[in-house]
Amino acid sequence: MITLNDVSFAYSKKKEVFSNLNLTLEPGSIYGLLGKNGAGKTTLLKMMCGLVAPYSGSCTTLGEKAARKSPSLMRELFFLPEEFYMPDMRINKFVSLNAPFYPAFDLNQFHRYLDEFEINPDNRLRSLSYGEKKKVMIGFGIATNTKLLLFDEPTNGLDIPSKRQFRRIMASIANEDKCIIISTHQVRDLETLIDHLVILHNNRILLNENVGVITQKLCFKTVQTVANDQGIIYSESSLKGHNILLKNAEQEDSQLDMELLFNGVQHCPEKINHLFNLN
Ligand SMILES: Nc1ncnc2c1ncn2[C@@H]1O[C@H](COP(=O)(O)OP(=O)(O)OP(=O)(O)O)[C@@H](O)[C@H]1O
Repeated sequence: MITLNDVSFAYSKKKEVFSNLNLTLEPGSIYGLLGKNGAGKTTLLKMMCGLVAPYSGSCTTLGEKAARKSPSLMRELFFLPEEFYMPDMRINKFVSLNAPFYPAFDLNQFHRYLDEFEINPDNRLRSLSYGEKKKVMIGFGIATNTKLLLFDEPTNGLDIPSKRQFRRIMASIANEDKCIIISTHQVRDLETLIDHLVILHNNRILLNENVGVITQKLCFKTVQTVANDQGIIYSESSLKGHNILLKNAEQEDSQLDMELLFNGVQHCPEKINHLFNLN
């Protein structure tokens, strides 16, 4: 669905954001895109929808060169940036102006989401709080029923019940034909939703793996004392003892701890990279 082939990109000559980056994303998954501040998550999402173009290599989205921004591509993707402009009009008016760009937009579905988020469609957009605006845009984006959904930090600004509603709605729309990519720092909000992780680190993809494969190769545990060996890749102390990330040599079942994995990647990127055989 999305292929980045040997992509290099920089906003200025001084600093490259991506160097020879390769990545393929398939339909049927909810991808979690992680990386430190400035790692390039937003830039990658923008590239996938053609808002920035690689200076070398190629980015193909739904079979088309993304940077061409062809109408046939634009009607099949929806990008929700972290910050967005809201015109001064009622929600209903906004929808009647923007929905026609998306052939599969479903107005009833949108109204169901608004109802769930307790937002009145007669409200003026400018009168809404940041979190309420975000909920309108999330509901609108999902109701476009595009093949590709790109959400940049969608749970930022959402209250606790809304985060749960967001997870539930996302899980309900995921299907074999759709590709959902969510960039986030709020790993706890989305841990149960994401089924494939992409971690950006130092201008490249450090991990690109299905959650099932990650928990096959890595074990996530909390222990009272850390023994010296045991294939421990990374450990950090917590209130309950030590959270450890280790090679899953015994093929134990454990639950993915995205925060621990992310911290492990920051501290020992090469070990993780080696384990997952990426270049
Ligand atoms: N419009 C721009 N002009 C110049 N440099 C930019 C621009 N946008 C981003 N950058 C730089 O590109 C790099 C990647 O930025 P990007 O916003 O993609 O990172 P990010 O991973 O989304 O960060 P965050 O987690 O803070 O949102 C950063 O070093 C940033 O300073």
